Amino acid sequence: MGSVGLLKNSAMVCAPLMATSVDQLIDEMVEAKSQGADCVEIRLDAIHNFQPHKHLQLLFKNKPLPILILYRPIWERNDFEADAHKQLEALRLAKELGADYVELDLKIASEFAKNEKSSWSSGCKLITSCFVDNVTSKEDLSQVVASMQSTGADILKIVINANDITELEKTFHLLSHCQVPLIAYSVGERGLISQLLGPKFGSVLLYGSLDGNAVPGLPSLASLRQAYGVDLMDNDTKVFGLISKPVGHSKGPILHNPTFRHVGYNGIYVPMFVDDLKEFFRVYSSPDFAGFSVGIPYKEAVVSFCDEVDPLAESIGAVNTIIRRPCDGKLIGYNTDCEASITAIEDALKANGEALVPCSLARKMFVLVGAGGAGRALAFGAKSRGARIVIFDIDFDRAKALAAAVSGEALPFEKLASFQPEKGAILANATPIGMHPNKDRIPVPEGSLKDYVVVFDAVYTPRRTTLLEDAEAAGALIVSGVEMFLRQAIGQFNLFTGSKAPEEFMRDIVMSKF
Ligand SMILES: O=C1C[C@@](O)(C(=O)O)C[C@@H](O)[C@@H]1O
Repeated sequence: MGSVGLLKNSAMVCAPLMATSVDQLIDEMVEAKSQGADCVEIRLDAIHNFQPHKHLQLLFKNKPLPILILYRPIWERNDFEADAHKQLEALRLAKELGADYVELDLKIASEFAKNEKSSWSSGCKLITSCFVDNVTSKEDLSQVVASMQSTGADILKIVINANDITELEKTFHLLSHCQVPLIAYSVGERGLISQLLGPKFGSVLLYGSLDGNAVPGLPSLASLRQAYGVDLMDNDTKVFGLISKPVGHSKGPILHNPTFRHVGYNGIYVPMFVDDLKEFFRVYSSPDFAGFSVGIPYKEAVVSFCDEVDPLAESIGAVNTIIRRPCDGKLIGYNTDCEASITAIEDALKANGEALVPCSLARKMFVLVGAGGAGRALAFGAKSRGARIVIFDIDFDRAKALAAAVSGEALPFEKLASFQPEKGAILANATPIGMHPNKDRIPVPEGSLKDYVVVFDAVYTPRRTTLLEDAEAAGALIVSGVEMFLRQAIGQFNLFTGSKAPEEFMRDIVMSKF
């Protein structure tokens, strides 16, 4: 295992402030510091009735953290009346009065640099920035870097528009090869990992939002520090990611990252919003990307991208864990959902006093709603314990295919409303119905819940779904998807790191933070 020390990279975490008055900005600076920011970014053009001397002096006098000052250029804002001259004046003043960093757009930076940079004696650093809308090649980016460098900037900053996670690889390549201090990232949900992994590839700064200032694709300061532990990342950090769409609901990062740190494993676990699996695996093929969890809707589709598939996952036809075998780089697929879900149900029954001899699920009717990746894992698990499986799915062919594989019975989805299970039946939801943010929905008619002795929900956000609440009210023993989530993650951790997961530590996180 790689050893983890303190502060393995020198990247600063910067909080972009959103307030529009100087008083509020001062409050936000204090808050940013308490939430773990190393510096703050202040946009002068966002301050109402901006009075350069007065406001800058006030800000710098009260700063608890280094300040990065920028003034968005006129061509990006319709409601902005100042001209380029005004911007330059404000930034010049900011530099003189005590800004730690001044950011200038490439379009005006050359002019500024020509007149200013040679006589630049203050400790203020110049950041030249550029927004790149359409990156066609790595060479394109190198050219942008060259023209930014010619402005004499101390730090370069490139924000790249990315429509797909695979486009971020060019950013990582640029960061790894750039000889000058560079900040590079993409915005939006699909750009998130460029922020999170920036320090691994050498970015000198990454952004984190203050609590309450959430912006899509911008991690919060708290998550950067507490979940991701970005200070500890270095070039050797192994990247693990959850391939899913959507992906924002996952609690994987707040479970896996602290666990990596707990055992001293040099790894980071990030959400990966993937649109195109084929392109994803083609682009992220380096050993840096050491393993993946697989979520909705890709558990079945990823099977064909694995070079080898573990026999259990193969028979289920769904993979939720992939590791890149270090010796040959091959992708090996596993399924940790199956045992996780079935043991969660069995243990709940056991704790409830049911005899486990020969097996609590044996010969019981197991009603499964949803025949996708998670449903397949549940069905195979239930079959391995001798249950009799009845399957519903809106896609009847999919239900029939799974029923055939587990010697069960598929029924048309319309029959679910009037379906009468036999006494002692177990209900399992393996659809995303009820998952945050659509929390009020349940996959079966509420009236039918009284017929089940056990109700399991694979959805784990929220912890107590409406289905579970209703089932409990109807008298059933309920089993939360959180239990399955924890167990499948323990299985994944073992595969990712090659060593035994600290199960109690993981359980404590799940109990206290979910
Ligand atoms: O089903 C799940 C949940 C998950 O997709 C997540 O949301 O973190 C992660 C997967 O590994 C697991 O099989």
